[in-house]
Amino acid sequence: MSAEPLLRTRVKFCGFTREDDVARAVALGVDALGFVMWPKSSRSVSVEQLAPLASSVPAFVSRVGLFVDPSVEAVEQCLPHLDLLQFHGDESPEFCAAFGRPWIKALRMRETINLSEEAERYGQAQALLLDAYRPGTPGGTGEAFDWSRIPATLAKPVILAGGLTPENVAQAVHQVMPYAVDVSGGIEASRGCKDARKMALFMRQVALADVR
Ligand SMILES: O=C(O)c1ccccc1NCC(=O)[C@H](O)[C@H](O)COP(=O)(O)O
Repeated sequence: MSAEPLLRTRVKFCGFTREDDVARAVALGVDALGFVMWPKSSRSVSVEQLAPLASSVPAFVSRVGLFVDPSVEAVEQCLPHLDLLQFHGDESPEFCAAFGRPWIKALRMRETINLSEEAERYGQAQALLLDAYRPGTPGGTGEAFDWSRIPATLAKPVILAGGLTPENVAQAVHQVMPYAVDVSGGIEASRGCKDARKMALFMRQVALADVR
């Protein structure tokens, strides 16, 4: 019998705005739920909306707040409702680490990015989320990037994001073998509204890819 550990690909669903969608995702066994705290997003929630959404999440499922170059105060008022912070802007490592909360740095895969340098720079991050680059859009583009650009070894766990869907996630897991996958648009019925069937299919495809 092989001594190889069976690594399960973690799943994060992002961009929740409705309690019913949160409950469905939790029932499907998702590992983390993302809430967009960037007011310019059509998926954003206010702190007042975040509170009941977050309090409906049970133990062992992480509540992740997404920020884009926020003020200190904007992050601090969300802290009671979050387990993890995810930064999508030009935040410095010092800023990201200033809240005493585990954090993820999102990196957009522009042509010139040097992932090894970024992994060193954001050495205190719990993981790096790699996403597609579209000028002027900090995240949630629904676009995939060329996964072959991800180095086989990186100093940080990789969360693969950008244009994942129930149709392509198994291929992504096989090719990249990320620590986790992250999806927003690929499991939606409309912007901010999740589709129960697509969420279930996505979870199933990740589980199937893991056992193959
Ligand atoms: O979703 C947004 O509107 C958003 C705005 C600003 C920063 C991040 C944002 N979303 C991040 C995500 O939903 C995901 O982490 C990731 O970008 C994947 O999105 P998608 O390509 O739609 O699956």
